[in-house]
Amino acid sequence: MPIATTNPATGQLLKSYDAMSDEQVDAAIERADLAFHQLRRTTIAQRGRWLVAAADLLEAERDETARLMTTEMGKTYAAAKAEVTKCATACRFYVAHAPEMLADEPADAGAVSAKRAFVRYQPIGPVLAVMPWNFPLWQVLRFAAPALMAGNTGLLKHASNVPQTALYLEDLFRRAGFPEGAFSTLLVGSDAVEKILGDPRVRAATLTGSEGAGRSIARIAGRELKKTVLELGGSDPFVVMPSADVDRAAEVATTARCQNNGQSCIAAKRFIVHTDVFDAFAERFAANMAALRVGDPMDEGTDVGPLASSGGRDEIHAQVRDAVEHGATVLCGGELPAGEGWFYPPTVVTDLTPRMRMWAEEVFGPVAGLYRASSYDEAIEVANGTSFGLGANAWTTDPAEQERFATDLDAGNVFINGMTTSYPELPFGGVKNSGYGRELSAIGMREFCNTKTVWVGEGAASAGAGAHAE
Ligand SMILES: O=CCCCC(=O)O
Repeated sequence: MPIATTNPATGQLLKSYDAMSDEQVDAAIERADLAFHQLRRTTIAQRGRWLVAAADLLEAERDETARLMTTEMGKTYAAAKAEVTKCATACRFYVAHAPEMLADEPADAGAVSAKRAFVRYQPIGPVLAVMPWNFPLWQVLRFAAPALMAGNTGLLKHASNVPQTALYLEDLFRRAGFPEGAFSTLLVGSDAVEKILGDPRVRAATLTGSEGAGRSIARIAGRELKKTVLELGGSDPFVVMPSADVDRAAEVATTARCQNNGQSCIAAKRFIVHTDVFDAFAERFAANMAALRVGDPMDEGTDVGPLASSGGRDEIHAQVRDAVEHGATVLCGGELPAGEGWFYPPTVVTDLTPRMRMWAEEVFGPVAGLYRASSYDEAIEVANGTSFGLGANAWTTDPAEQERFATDLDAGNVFINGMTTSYPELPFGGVKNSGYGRELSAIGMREFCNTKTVWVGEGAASAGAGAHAE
């Protein structure tokens, strides 16, 4: 895939780049390694000042950065501006909370026959971040902010269709004051990843992307004995039970499915509705979906912009056609629009069966699958009947049922009477083929730390839990 910016709203190629040479990549890894030895010796307070500067820059440059993202991958300008703001918020969150997240944790010294015992969190070195195009700023920031605060350095291999956003990120951290090499963008194709991850100076990898990409990174990292965090696809269920507020559920369902033009791993994709409220929900949901305005993503009135690539659009249309050919019913959408740009109408498909691709595959666009369930048990069976386990939503006002959903839904994130959303305060990640490890919160920050046990016996006068530079 060429490293290039192509505007999805027009299909026009705007800018392309040559891939970096092996020598350039090697020099970037060397700079990341040198910067790591420098960064780990700076104080948390110093790193916090640099990250605050990055947040300030993000806020000051919000509109032009948002325009860049919209031009590169087609998300609406409004969504892109919100993404920039969320990134700045996450930076500030880690500045405020890193001191407590990275503080030494005293343990029960007596229980382990020590004078003192504690846990110290230390950075592990340069981390390779392989990132996707759908939230081109946020997916990177949510790795970079905690990683840099902990004293790690970052090497970004971004998706090939967002090179300008990738270069902006490198520039952002440099201008914020982080040492040269603390965060570098590698303009390379995915064929370069194996060599980079095999380099002994690169200590770990984080990937947000497809299941296939996750398997590939995990294979290489396994061979190299390197830590990975993998955030892969999802086919999130959105269950609606009889006690739910059906109007509100149908409204949030529409947002949950069509956020980011339907291209989010945590978008709700399978809507599993109890028979008692199925018809009412289906009618409102299809009406809401059909009413969304599809068009120029720069226009403030647009709800749904184009898909990021023509291939992505072909794929979801093929999934819809396959369902129809096998007997599914389309309640709205489902037709390829004429004209330039990779637009696709919000679509609702029902009467799905396991023979259809949509039953088992992730649908990465504004296409909803609608399923009927006659009981709680059947709803859980359909909800969990997927190889994915990223997010899951359930709508019910019955407290006992809420408890059951929280336990029974097989997912990394369960949202009751809401849609799955990532917050810096909460861990984020999946189970099953949606990956492993967590991003965000203290748990995400510590994924790339050495959780070091320190045991101090009698005779050591000064060591002990207290302040440390990292
Ligand atoms: O594709 C993954 C989407 C994650 C979006 C988020 O963190 O809000």
